[in-house]
Amino acid sequence: MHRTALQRLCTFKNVHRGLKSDIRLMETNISRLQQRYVRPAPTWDSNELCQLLSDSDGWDDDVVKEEKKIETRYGKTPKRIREDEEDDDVQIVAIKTENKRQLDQFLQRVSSRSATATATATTIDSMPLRSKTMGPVFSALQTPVSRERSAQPGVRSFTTSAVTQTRSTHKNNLASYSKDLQDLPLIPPKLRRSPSFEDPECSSPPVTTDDDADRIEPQQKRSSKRSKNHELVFLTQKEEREGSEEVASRANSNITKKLVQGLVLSEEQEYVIELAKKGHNLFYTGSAGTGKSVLLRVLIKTLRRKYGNENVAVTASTGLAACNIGGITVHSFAGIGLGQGDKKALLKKVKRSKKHCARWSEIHALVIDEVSMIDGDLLDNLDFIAKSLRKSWAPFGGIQIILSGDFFQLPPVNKNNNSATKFAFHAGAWKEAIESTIMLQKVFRQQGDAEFVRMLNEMRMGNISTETEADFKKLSRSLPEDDIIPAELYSTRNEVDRANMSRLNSLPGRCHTYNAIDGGIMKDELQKQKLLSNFLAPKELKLKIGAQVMMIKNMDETLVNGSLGKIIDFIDQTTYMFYDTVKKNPEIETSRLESMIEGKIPVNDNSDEDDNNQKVIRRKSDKDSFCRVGSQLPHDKLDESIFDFLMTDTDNLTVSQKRNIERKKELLEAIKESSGGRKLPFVRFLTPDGSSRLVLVQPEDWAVEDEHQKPLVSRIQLPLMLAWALSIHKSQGQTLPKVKVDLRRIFEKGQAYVALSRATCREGLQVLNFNKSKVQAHESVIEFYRTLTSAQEARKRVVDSTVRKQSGSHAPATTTKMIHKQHEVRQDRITSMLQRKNKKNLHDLDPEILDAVADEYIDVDAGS
Ligand SMILES: Nc1ncnc2c1ncn2[C@@H]1O[C@H](COP(=O)(O)OP(=O)(O)OP(=O)(O)O)[C@@H](O)[C@H]1O
Repeated sequence: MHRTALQRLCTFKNVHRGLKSDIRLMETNISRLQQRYVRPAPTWDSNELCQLLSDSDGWDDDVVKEEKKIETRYGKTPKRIREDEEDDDVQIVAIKTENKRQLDQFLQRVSSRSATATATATTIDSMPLRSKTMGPVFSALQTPVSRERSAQPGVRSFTTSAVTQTRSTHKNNLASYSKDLQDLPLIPPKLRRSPSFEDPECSSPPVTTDDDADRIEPQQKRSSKRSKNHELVFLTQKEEREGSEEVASRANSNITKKLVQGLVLSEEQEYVIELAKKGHNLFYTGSAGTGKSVLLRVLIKTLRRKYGNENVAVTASTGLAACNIGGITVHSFAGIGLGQGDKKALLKKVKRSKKHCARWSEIHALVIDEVSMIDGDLLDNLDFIAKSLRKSWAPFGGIQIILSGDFFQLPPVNKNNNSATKFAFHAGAWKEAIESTIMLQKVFRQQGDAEFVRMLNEMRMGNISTETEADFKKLSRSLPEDDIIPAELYSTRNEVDRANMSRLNSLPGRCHTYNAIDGGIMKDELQKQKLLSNFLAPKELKLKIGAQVMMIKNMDETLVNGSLGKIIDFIDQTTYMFYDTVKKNPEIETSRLESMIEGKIPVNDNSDEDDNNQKVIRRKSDKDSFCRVGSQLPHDKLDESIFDFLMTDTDNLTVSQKRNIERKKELLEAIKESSGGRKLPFVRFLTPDGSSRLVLVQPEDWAVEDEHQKPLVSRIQLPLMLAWALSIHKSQGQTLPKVKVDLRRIFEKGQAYVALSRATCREGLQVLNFNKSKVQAHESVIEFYRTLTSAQEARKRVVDSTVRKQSGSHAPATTTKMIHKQHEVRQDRITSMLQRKNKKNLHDLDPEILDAVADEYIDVDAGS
């Protein structure tokens, strides 16, 4: 019903002239409907509305009356608005009708009004079907593809039947949608321009990651400033012809290139997006640095536009990998704790949590990154849980599954050392669910060092030549010393701890020691200590100002297991709350703060506010004892950077404003000095979107529970660990421009490859203790990869199967024999082509590479 209302509203908006009702109500309602049905919600500037109303439809006598109405409402006439903004770069959206004369008239009006105006025309056939049904205004907003009028000789046809139709029925519509709208919650209107609206089904909007236009290449920056020019979008309505030449050329045009962090997605990366958009369950892979995670971030955005943010579960096998893509661990999403127990026990566990049951029932897509570390049994268990909770026997209960990772990298942690590793691709659920598998082939991370890519590829397959071994050994030299301190990677926790402690000791300043409080009902002390030693949180944690740390627990969306940060101070909770009060209200009067210090006004802990930082502060009472351990240490001055929020625009401050800031700093110092609570680390964390966030880190608890959820062992400690040196396991997924790797204690297949492939080039890599015999790959992984296809091949397969389906042929898929025959024919063609081109004979090459080469040369041939 609401969708119909929206449709009516939008078409209705084009023909407002007959409507003498409340424009503001219309804005509000459109905004509400848009927010409900389309993400991100496009919002309208009231000026734009006026432009739309006055320019697009009203250039007959009614305009005068209409302008009067607008004047009453907004305090100025559309004419005045136009004058004000003559040179003020406003995007104008005009939606017109089948009447060619009117359209030309409109164009003339616009060009006579501003010399800088650009007239652009967009045809409805460049829009998704859904937008067409929603009406031209919506379509205009949803269609980023536009062409300059001059580039389009003669605007096509103008058959906006919706407009014509609505002219006669708008009164009924008004009554009807007003009624529909009564069901919606009231949202205040947002009169803000949002020109970059993208429709989930629209095939052509440029896709960018969260890291906004600043990081987009200059060319794209220019185009993203479209709204800064006078731009007129005319719409003509025409049936969309799927597969039409124009649609195809648009799909191939540069406009459609997906841009991400200044990167253009490669064709193979785009193909994965294409498949995901079509709803395929897919697995894509590729060697380290082929852009799997970058692609995943774009893919997640695409899926979110399609299904809605909350309907896409973004997960990874480890916390750090999850942090990399702004997600959570798969265990945490699923609600299965440590994932121990059989599938029925796990299902029972999930059922105890309403939150997790709701998640499982509601999501449309589940993304799992670094799938190589997911155990095959776990994947089967997830499948079972999904099917049970969603009461559907479709794979994963009908959830779209997207898996990404490289099985040549780290395998699942083997709980039972004697059993063979069960990879995710061994799982029954994998075979049942995964429809498409794509292998990305272009390496981006080390693209400036082709020789290094070759060396890494040998390493990946566990098959290192003598020359490559010698080349790796040459990398044992020290790295040049400059501002960038190299990250250190080790195989074992002990090595990591030692390296971190040596860094900590070299820092000046006092060391703060935090001893964990351990508990639990387990009687066997030896067993208890063994379990406790598996906790990531250490028994004793030593920290200093300036120490690099990593969060080891998921706190909220932006502070997750794996978030990196730097300690900027140690303060107690009262000081923190005082700081937080000033930060939230920098204008607060100093007299009020003085009263707080004197105890006349309680320090506001903002407990009602929905602030993640405060959530971190409000911890259970059993952690209070941890914080009560009084600190008798002498007082250090607060770090200047804590006051950053007060220092904006200091040049323009008056003397009294500067004095006010100084006073606030003094008061904060005073409260820090006088309060006796335990000092906790105040950390500046990096968030996934690249910004930073200050957090007072509070103690957390960890426990291993028995079947009645009683803690067998438990630990309370700060959820932090030092992070100058990392374990290779934690480094998976990272790109490190300067890295020192010690391979002395390598114990896992794929481990050495992961470590070395973090580097971007050999200049930034130091390798200690390289030992060829320790570089190995799993046989089953090698086998599995033999069956995979490139994006090119996968695309051909999809096309073939579509053709088969369309032709109604029930013939079985091409047999192995036929494939071999095809390869032979192809090989011969390539050989003769290559001979003509004086190239090397490729008879010995892998069929997959042959295919790629064949395509390339056949294209070249066809072109020539
Ligand atoms: N289309 C692209 N164009 C240019 N650079 C890219 C592109 N895709 C990825 N990159 C760059 O390549 C590097 C590696 O990307 P990413 O971390 O996504 O690779 P990965 O396949 O996930 O690696 P790993 O398997 O090691 O985790 C990054 O620095 C990234 O910015």
